Amino acid sequence: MTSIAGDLRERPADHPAPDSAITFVSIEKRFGRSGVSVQALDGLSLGVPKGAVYGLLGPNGAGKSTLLRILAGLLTQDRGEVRIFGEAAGTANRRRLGMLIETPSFYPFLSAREHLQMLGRFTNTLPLVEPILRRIGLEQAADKTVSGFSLGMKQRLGIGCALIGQPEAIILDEPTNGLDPDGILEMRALIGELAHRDGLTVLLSSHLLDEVQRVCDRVAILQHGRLVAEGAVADMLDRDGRFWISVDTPDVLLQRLGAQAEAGDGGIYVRTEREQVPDLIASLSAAGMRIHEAKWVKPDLETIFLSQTREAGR
Ligand SMILES: Nc1ncnc2c1ncn2[C@@H]1O[C@H](COP(=O)(O)OP(=O)(O)OP(=O)(O)O)[C@@H](O)[C@H]1O
Repeated sequence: MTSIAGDLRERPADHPAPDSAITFVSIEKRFGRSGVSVQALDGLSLGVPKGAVYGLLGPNGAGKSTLLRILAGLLTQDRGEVRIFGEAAGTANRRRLGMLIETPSFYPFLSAREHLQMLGRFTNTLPLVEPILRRIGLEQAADKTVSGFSLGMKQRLGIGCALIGQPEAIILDEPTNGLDPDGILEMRALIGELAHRDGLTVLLSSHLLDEVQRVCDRVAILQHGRLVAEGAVADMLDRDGRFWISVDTPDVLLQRLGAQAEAGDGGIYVRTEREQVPDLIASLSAAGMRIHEAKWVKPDLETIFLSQTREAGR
């Protein structure tokens, strides 16, 4: 099992994996002048593996949008290096990225199909218009004018516009922001398809932890412009799990385990490694305890996020 800390050790911050789709090395960005300045990014390094759905998480002001704007070339970092598919970021390799960083603006009286056709003429990719309409789920609404589109439809058309340039990676800043529950479901499905069917790398920022847990393979948690945790979502959830057990004599068990145990949710939570669980169960049975239920409880990303950001804030 790879731990978050283990991951960081295996791949020192200044040396993200060389085969990453997108790499940030020691990025620093300060806004404003000395007296009233904000250090938005403070030596941030991370690598987004090819083919992953990678989530940037962080409280308001953590630096997520600043990082994506630097990647897009809308801002310039004070120090550090951005690499796109192994080369220093520049105009040519930014074309390999499709970006939806700010709310997309459209011509209200043009249809979705007309927007894509217009862009397809520029990029010489007109044959992609129909497959993209299908991919973004707008084939039924393709001839409706954008003025009647919901925010979710506009977001999906924004992704369609990014896809027309045949990108290898898609960058999305808060893609589910402001969407209703149906819109969130559709966006989640679309992101999954882009990565797992089309083989695109997806880098997204979000503050919706539940959303990120469902859609991302890997996450970076940022706070005050620094990386506080990074790793595969599955490893994070596994690592921070807890053992819960219900027995007929809880007081005896609490006394036996001392500081290792605490009552909760109608049973007892035990601080232990997952590998120790079978031995623990065997020892309790051997001691004559009757076990009604026992399970390994995985935390959600929100619990991990809160504990990591609180720890880093201390
Ligand atoms: N153009 C700017 N001028 C001055 N300060 C800025 C500018 N852009 C961002 N900041 C500051 O930099 C810090 C990081 O902001 P950023 O928008 O990157 O955070 P974020 O993680 O995207 O937050 P949110 O989730 O609220 O969008 C914040 O303190 C913000 O106020």
